[in-house]
This record gives sequence, structure tokens and C-alpha cells, in this order.
Amino acid sequence: MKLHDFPRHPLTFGPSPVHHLARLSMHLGGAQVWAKREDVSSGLAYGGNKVRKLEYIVPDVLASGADTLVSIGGYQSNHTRQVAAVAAHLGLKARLVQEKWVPWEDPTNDKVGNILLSRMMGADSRLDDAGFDIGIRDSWKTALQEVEDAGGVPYPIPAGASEHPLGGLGFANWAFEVAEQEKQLGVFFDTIIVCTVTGSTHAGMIAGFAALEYLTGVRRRVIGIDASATLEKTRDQVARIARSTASLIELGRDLRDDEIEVLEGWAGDLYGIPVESTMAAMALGAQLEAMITDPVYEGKSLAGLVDLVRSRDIPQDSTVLYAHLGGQPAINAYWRLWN
Ligand SMILES: Cc1ncc(COP(=O)(O)O)c(CNC2(C(=O)O)CC2)c1O
Repeated sequence: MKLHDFPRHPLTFGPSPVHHLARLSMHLGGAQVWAKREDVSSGLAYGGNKVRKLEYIVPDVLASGADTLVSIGGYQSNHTRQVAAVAAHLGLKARLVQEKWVPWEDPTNDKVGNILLSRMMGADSRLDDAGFDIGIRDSWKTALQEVEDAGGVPYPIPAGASEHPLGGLGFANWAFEVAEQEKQLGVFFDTIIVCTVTGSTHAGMIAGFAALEYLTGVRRRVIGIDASATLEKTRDQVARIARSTASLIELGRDLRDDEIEVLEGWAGDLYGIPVESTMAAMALGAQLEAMITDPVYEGKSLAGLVDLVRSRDIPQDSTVLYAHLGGQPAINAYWRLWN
């Protein structure tokens, strides 16, 4: 089916806003930088990129007759918080597995931020001491079985909703939304920067912009900044999901290797642990634009953008669109970074 033939259950207030980061652009002295803000696009518990993915999964949830969304993430998962929000929005239950993905030894780590919001929304959020991995987890399979054994009807949503068959559609649609907004703004974004971990945000963009290229003949560079610190796993997952999404929307060709660009250098050694470039980028965004980014995801993709623009890897005459995917609720679990 073509992308626009897939059912979508709106979960945002409309297109996410796009705005120029004039002070950051001036400070970097290179390409003009703009941002597209998934962090301020939905009324569902601070939103974020997963709301966009879930817009294409909810019709399948409703058709399945499920009564419980079952998903997984780290203690401070933005994804599981968005699943809890969509469950509350739909009148469904949420069973969340929160694994110890980050060795962040702070007593508030499993009490504040995203996990607190999920519990406020009524989710059954349970801690598990398994460490980080973007793959399919036994803890999640066990939770699915437990819901069923208790008489519930579970609906499986893997980590980040990325390995879900429809997981790439939300950001394939995002690409078309960008093209519409470009017409309204009179601008063309030749380069997109996006944080990538479980991969379907970046993968969906790759498929969506490839479909647009087919229609318009115009190519763009879509750069994924790895924040998983397990680069090969994430790169493989992005490539697989991008190709499956391209096939799903009947792109009609294979993706070129150069369309799947995942860069390393800003994740540090461990997922979820900020490094110097993360702290510097968060400070720049906050102090120049009052744009708040988090130490796990967007601080790392913004650090990538800063270096790529400063180094002219992204040419001075480029116009760059930074995808801000949310993540701020986790900041309170990292309060020690600023104290
Ligand atoms: C704010 C923010 N920015 C970027 C990403 C990366 O998105 P993908 O997982 O689609 O690659 C996340 C994901 N978060 C995960 C989570 O459990 O929150 C799926 C890992 C994110 O939350």
C-alpha cells in the first residue's frame, strides 16, 4: 500500500512546529540550522517521537481487540511513557518492563521523570535488572505471557516500537510533512539530523525521503547520530527497518547504501551516559535558544550536529533540519549533572 493509504490515528495537535535556530546558527558560523519539534507536538504526557510511530500502530491495536499495551524500555524510557500515555488516551491498560539499561547509580533514577509519569497515568511499570540491548527481550515476552495468563488481551509493542511491522510509517509520514512545511516556509532542508537508537525513527525518514525523491527527483542527506553506543546493532536495525518500510510503502526500488548513514562519535562508551560533547551541546541549545535537550538522546544528536556544522562536513551553504524527538522528562533523573 502507498503510505497515505495506511490508517493513522491522530495523536498530535497537527504538524510538529518547524523553526529557525538563528542564534545557534550564528554561533556555529556555518549552515543555517532549523529544528522540527516532536517535543511540543502532542498533548499526551509531553509527547515525543514515539507518539508519531504509535499513530500508525493504534488502528491495529483497536482492530485486535487488545486491552493491554505491553512494552519495554529503560528505567527512564521516553518510549514506555508514551505507550502509557496512549493507553490512557485510549482507555486501555499498560504493562511496562523497565530494565536497568543505564548504570546510573542515583536513588531517584527509578522514581522521577518518565517512570513517575507512567505510574501517574496508571501503567503497571515493573523494574527488571537486565541491562541495555535494543533487541527482543525475554522480560518482555514474559510480561506478554503474564498478561494473557491473567485473562488479559496483550498487544505487543517492542522497544521503541521499532521492530513492529508498522514502526517506520510514522517517520515516513514525517518526511512528507516536512515537504509540505518547506513549501509554506519557502525553505529546502538538504540535510536532516536525527538521533538513532532502536532505529525506526531514522529508518522511517530514510524510506519517506526516498519516496519523495522518487516523486520530486530531489535527494537529501539523512544523518542518524548513534546514541546506543552499540553502533553495528543500531546500524543493522536501521537498514533492515528502512528497507522493510520502503517495501511496505511500495517504493519500488532498493535503498542505496549511501541512504543509510549512521554516524558514531557522540554516544560515548555507554548508552544513557552523557559525555563532554553531550554536556556542551545541551548547554548551547539551552543558552542560545532555550531549546532543552536530554543527556541520553537529543543532547548527543545535537552534539553531532554542532560538530558536523562546525567542521563543514555539512557545507556552509546547507540548510539543516534538526529533528528534536523529545526526552526532556528524563532530565530530572540526571539532576547531579548540574549540581
Ligand atoms: C528522546 C528520544 N530521542 C531519540 C530516540 C531514538 O529513537 P529510535 O529508538 O526510534 O531510534 C529515542 C528512543 N527512546 C527509546 C526509549 O525507550 O525511550 C526507544 C529507546 C528517544 O526517546
